Amino acid sequence: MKKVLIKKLDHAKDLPLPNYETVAAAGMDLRAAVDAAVTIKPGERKMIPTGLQMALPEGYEAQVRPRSGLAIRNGITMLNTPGTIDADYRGELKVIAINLGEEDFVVNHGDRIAQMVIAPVTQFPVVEVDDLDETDRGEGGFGSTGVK
Ligand SMILES: O=c1ccn([C@H]2C[C@H](O)[C@@H](COP(=O)(O)OP(=O)(O)OP(=O)(O)O)O2)c(=O)[nH]1
Ligand SMILES: [Mg+2]
Repeated sequence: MKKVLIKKLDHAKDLPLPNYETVAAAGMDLRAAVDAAVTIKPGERKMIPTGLQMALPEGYEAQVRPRSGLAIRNGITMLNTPGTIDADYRGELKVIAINLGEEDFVVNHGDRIAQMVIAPVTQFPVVEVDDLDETDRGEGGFGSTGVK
């Protein structure tokens, strides 16, 4: 069985490992590992450490996504959502949070700030060509098929 290996850094030793909150959850919640409370002002972005290092099985990525409750209640999302965690990344997993709400948002140690979904990755060889095949869509995009 494939496994996600997670190492806790010193500042996350007191926190539980990420885990699926319900039996069929797609994501596992990520907790903030901060020495002191962090305030994110409206419009501000901050890198929030998780205190975790991780080794994903080869052929997989982790996507760092917002939590809907924080989004609707506080306007908190991830600036780069979905953040991409490469299977070969061994640095500390971090969350780039941005406050799109109207109030200061305080992140405390242990708060579940984001969620991580593990997904398969497909890599393809890239081949340069002079011509591409023709399709019905052609170069139409960005609303070319209308709205209704
Ligand atoms: O929300 C995120 C996004 C990325 N990362 C880490 C893991 C990922 O494998 C690495 C690189 O991310 P990405 O490829 O998105 O950033 P980059 O700006 O392209 O940096 P690099 O040149 O290191 O690839 O940073 C995080 O910890 N959190
Ligand atoms: Mg990159």
